[in-house]
Amino acid sequence: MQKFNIQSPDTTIVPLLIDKINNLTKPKGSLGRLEELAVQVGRIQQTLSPALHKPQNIIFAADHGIVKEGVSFSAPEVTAQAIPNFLKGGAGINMFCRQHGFLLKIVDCGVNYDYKDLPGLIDRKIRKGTRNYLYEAAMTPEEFDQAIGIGAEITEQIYREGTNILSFGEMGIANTSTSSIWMHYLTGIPLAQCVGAGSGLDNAGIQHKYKVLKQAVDRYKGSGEVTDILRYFGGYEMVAAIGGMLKAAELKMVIIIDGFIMTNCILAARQFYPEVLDYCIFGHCGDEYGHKMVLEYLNARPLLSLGLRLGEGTGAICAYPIIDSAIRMINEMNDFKKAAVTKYFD
Ligand SMILES: O=C(O)c1ccc[n+]([C@@H]2O[C@H](COP(=O)([O-])O)[C@@H](O)[C@H]2O)c1
Ligand SMILES: Cc1cc2nc[nH]c2cc1C
Repeated sequence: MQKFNIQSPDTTIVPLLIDKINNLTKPKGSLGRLEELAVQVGRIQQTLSPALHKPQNIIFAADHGIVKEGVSFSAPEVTAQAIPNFLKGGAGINMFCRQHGFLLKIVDCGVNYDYKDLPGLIDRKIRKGTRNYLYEAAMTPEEFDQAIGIGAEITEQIYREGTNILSFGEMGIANTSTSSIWMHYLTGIPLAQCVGAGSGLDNAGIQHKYKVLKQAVDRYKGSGEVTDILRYFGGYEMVAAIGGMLKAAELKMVIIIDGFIMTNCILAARQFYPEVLDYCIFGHCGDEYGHKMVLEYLNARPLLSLGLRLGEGTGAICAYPIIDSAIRMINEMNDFKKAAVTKYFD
């Protein structure tokens, strides 16, 4: 895997940011989490006047060989069918992107379909879906490195376009299965507590999914190293997201984390570079069974809890206006002196 140069942002500026916020015309601390967000973004950008430029969401899409074992409520072809819908602007993520002024990039990392030439689609197909990890490793070590590189490359491109805040989303039928297995290995939480309904399984379906995943885990004979687990059970779109998150932190961009799948990708990314978490804002806690637990494991405090479980980046973008408010606060509010208001609480 390629190396990333990720530094924890310098903390010298933090007391200056807090001082600036404490001098705005409001009781100390009265804008709560918004104040913490302004400090975090100011620290990342090393300025007392942070700004958000050209927000973008990247969707990495790929298929999963394990889908043949009946682990998803959804038909496997949905991954391929969702791509033209994204490109035509009719999906959930398109509506949120329009609402909040996000640009959207769609990257095919391994969809099981030949699109020939689909305008707007970024074609980085590694293979038409991963292998079935009930029987063999989902991807080779070379494919793992390739997926990391794709995520890093697209993120760097977005940075060059002038973006300094981005979210990652995904589309991949059966990718909650990979997420549950990664979560189990990386947190030590029993597999049964990591498995949930995904895109809509009932209780019997969840039981079947658990049995398949337990069998896959029991059969695994790899080294147990993080990289080996990620590639054995991995999805191309999820490994690409890890590469994207690491590159975004290297470039000191603000990362908004989406749902269950992306939370497990950041869980994996921080195994390589723990400092990546300093750049992350957790957008929401969704309805997928293990999401709350993995967030708690990371000590993450998501901004929203709306019962979402769509993925694509939707939960991250819903949180964007809150981050925007935090940035407006630190830049647009008067301080006591300028407003001629008595600073009564010192
Ligand atoms: O992001 C989430 O929290 C989330 C939770 C459940 C399902 N999804 C989406 O549903 C798909 C995976 O569900 P499944 O049942 O096929 O594993 C995938 O395309 C995800 O974008 C996403
Ligand atoms: C329709 C549909 C859209 C999605 N978007 C992300 N995951 C999805 C799963 C389904 C089934």
